[in-house]
Amino acid sequence: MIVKVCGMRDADNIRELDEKVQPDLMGMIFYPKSPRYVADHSAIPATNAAKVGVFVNAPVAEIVETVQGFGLDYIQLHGNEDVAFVAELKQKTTANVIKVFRVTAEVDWEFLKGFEPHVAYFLFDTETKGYGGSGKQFDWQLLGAYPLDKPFLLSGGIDQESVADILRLKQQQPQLAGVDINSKFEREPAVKDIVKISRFVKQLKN
Ligand SMILES: O=C(O)c1ccccc1N[C@@H]1O[C@H](COP(=O)(O)O)[C@@H](O)[C@H]1O
Repeated sequence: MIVKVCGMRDADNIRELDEKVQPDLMGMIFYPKSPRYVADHSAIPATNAAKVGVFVNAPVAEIVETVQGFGLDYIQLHGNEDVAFVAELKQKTTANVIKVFRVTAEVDWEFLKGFEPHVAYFLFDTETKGYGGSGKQFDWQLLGAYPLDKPFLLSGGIDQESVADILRLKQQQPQLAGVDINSKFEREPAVKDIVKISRFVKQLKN
């Protein structure tokens, strides 16, 4: 199971997470309205994890510049970006794309098909007023009906108590490739509780 820890910013916290948890993916938020916004790219140290930049309806040129300046491995599109936008981005950068959808009972899985050729993963989050980082879960049972081949990451309010439900969902839905954890593991915005994350990851992987 892939583990992505999102909303990282503090250099010491990033080093500690890298050393003690070794997540597969580490996410940095490049959305100015987020309390986890990374304003100073140069403050982020090197890590062993693949680096994911999270963007919300940002222009292609800004994303491409950030990918290059920052050496991002993945671009997470957490806004309302359409297929043409994702295709253009794929032409202009070598980074992999993770496209986010907020899942409700009205979800139209067919709509996602057009994105499939351009993305490495889908990521499913909760529908809220903001774009993400809400700490709220959606009804994961809706993912039982996911009909596509593209693997996806689960996100939205995942906490320490979520492990049993995640493992149950994995048995039901093999396309569940991993989880993305964020606000429920924070001491303050953009500072994660490494002990909590360590415990969660051990339970998930054992
Ligand atoms: O974390 C944020 O502030 C944020 C802001 C805008 C878009 C995405 C954001 N984070 C992503 O939101 C999900 C769910 O987070 P949470 O566990 O509910 O706090 C996660 O994928 C983050 O990458």
